[in-house]
Amino acid sequence: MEKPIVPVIDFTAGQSIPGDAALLWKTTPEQISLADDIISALKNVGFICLVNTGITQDEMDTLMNEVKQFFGLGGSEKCLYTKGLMSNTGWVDVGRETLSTDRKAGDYKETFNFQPVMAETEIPDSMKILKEWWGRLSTLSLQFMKLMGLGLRMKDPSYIANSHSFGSSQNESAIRVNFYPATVNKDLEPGQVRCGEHSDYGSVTLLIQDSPGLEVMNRSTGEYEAVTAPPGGIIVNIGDVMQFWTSDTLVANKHRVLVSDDKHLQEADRISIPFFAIPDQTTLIECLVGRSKYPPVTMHEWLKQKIDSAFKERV
Ligand SMILES: O=C(O)CCC(=O)C(=O)O
Ligand SMILES: [Fe+2]
Repeated sequence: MEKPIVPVIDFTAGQSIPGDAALLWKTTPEQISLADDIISALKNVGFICLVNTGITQDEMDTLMNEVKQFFGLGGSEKCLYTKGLMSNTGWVDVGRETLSTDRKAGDYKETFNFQPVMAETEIPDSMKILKEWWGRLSTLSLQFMKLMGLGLRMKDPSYIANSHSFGSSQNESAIRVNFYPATVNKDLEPGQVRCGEHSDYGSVTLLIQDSPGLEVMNRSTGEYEAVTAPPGGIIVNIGDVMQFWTSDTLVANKHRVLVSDDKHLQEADRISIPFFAIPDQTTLIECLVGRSKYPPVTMHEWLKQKIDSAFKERV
């Protein structure tokens, strides 16, 4: 196994980051130093791994075991939860989404996208656990975003966090469950991979995964390298919006999941659960740090562009 290139960061001090109003005057030296470590690690790889977030490996295992059950249901049952034409929630079957713009074949994965605005009837039983996880993951992402604001020395270090009204109908943040079926003895199309090369669309992504497979592009070599997390670790990466906001001070690195060469991994299903923090639809994304490099775009326009491209035959 290649040496992981993703720095591991102890998040203990981040768990007690003060509320907005007190963010500048009540922040401890440990929190400032954590904020600086986060920014310098993100500048290098764009991916980091947090440990001591308050979320344990046991809790993540319970979550993954629970949500996995949905994908074992028959197609006719899963169909009841199919993603609607105009919505970003629900079930998407193998091959429907193509995250890489350079690949013809759709990703060899099923997904279920959860948002707290979903009606009870739209959430299968084994996905109901996501309602509890919404609070935990959105809180962690807000703590992380406040630290980024501090580490970037923003005039208003709460600005990034405050651009996310989690749970409102104006906000498309989501928990996604990716289910990658075992690939052994399956008829994959030429060039088909589990998850094609892409950067995430929003501000910050928190990622829980049950096994190796994720690879991130090393920007200095252009090569993809394996990303692994120690037990209890949550991988965090930044998305396009952070890159636009910071005019490339932070870059949204491309990542992917290929079909493994390892027989054991080919025989196993794989689960990953990203929490995508996405600013409110009306937010105008324009340069906040450094000199403007990208034309301003609303979150709504950016997201639509990316989703239209990933779902060429829209579901
Ligand atoms: O499965 C993984 O490890 C990564 C998934 C991913 O990058 C995504 O869903 O955006
Ligand atoms: Fe991703």
